[in-house]
Amino acid sequence: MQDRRSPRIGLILSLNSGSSSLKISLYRLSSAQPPVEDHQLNPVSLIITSSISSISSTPAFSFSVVDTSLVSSTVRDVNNEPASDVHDHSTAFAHFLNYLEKETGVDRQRITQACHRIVHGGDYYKPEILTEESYHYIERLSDLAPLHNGTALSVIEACITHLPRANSIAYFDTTFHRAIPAHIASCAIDQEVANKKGLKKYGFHGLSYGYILRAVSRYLEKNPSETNLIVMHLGSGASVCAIQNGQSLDTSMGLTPVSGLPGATRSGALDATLIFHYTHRAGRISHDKSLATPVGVTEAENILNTKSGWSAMTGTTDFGVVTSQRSTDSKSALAFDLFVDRILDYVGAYYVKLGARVDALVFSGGIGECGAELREAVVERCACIGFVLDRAKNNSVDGVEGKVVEIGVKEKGEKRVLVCRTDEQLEMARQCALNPEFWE
Ligand SMILES: Nc1ncnc2c1ncn2[C@@H]1O[C@H](COP(=O)(O)OP(=O)(O)O)[C@@H](O)[C@H]1O
Ligand SMILES: CC(=O)OP(=O)(O)O
Ligand SMILES: [Mg+2]
Repeated sequence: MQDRRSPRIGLILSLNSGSSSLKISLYRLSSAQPPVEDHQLNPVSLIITSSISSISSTPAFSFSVVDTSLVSSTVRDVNNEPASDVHDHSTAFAHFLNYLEKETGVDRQRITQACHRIVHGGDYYKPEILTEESYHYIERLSDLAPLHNGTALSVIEACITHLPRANSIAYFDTTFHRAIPAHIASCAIDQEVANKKGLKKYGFHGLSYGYILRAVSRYLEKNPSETNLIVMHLGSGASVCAIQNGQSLDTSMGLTPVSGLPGATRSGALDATLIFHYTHRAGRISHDKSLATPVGVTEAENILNTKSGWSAMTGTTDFGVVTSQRSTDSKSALAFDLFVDRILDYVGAYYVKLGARVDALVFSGGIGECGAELREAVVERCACIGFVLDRAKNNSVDGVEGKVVEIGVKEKGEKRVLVCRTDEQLEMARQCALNPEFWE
């Protein structure tokens, strides 16, 4: 069992285990007073930010000191340096911790809260301090988030071992989507089976959507509870969310993150029976039982989660590469056009579901933040519903440090088009700072 409370002097480490990356940020509380909920104010202040990207292909390490009042300003910033000792998320965490202690001298004992992004929270909707019970519950949900929950648990284990003074607290992607109405979250199957087994739309990227909602509503000078958005979180895993009056109305991922849009290695939504026809032999099941080779659930999930998406279509998991080689490579051109098509499926549907009352169309995630060509291809097709791209603004977004950037034309009452650099680590740290349960 871990200590439930820590003094208000400790540091907060936020760890975001994505499918292709581990993003880590270290914060201190902005004031020693218990902070109050105020969407204009930030209760935490960033000290260090770091990431290990492309963990399963060519791991690259970045590290940057933001607040030099706690850390020497002579610490070298690292930008996408190869990290050959990184093989998975727990070795990525070890790489970070090594660098932190060796180069900055920050004492790990000062970290009293370790906030972890957990993609599938099942029936957990509030942040949970990791105990034997919550650990095993999250572990059982690994089948429903095969690329995420297990890796996040490996980072939690490393934190429990290497940060003995810190509470490990789980924050769930699914929490934000709890508001989705039953008729949208339910599946058209036997409701007894659905209820017994929890078969419904959970939705993911919720920490990101929570952060974006606050950042964008502040930018638009609106109250979050009166803000309506269509947000695209496009990273190694990609999803779209319709936000109505500050709450999730619908999102494209479902029971698991494999549904909805395709991703780096994921198929996205398919005809549910496609997998039975994926191999030649499996397709014969109904005709000739002697030739039948059933595709097991585990194998099917493996194909849809790890052997599909950009990787299967083009040979690279990096959508930046898909984008740049599409003029010379027909496979990449197909993948790019297919992604635009699937995004439009959701943008169009959500525009109607929101009754055309949309304050902004928002791009986010690695592809949404860096992929000017993808943004252009999507927004051009949305001109018919009032979103008009300013090409010059769109092309100058890359490298802009601001959190929310305008890329639409807005002179004649056109609807807003924005890019928002998401920050799931900050979302967790903010929630942690505001929760008196975790502090003395
Ligand atoms: N310039 C770019 N154009 C398009 N996509 C890019 C570009 N730079 C990075 N990306 C994409 O962003 C992805 C990472 O997104 P991110 O949201 O950080 O991932 P994760 O899902 O692991 O959190 C990379 O796999 C890459 O495909
Ligand atoms: C839910 C999900 O796919 O997350 P990520 O994009 O971080 O892998
Ligand atoms: Mg991510």
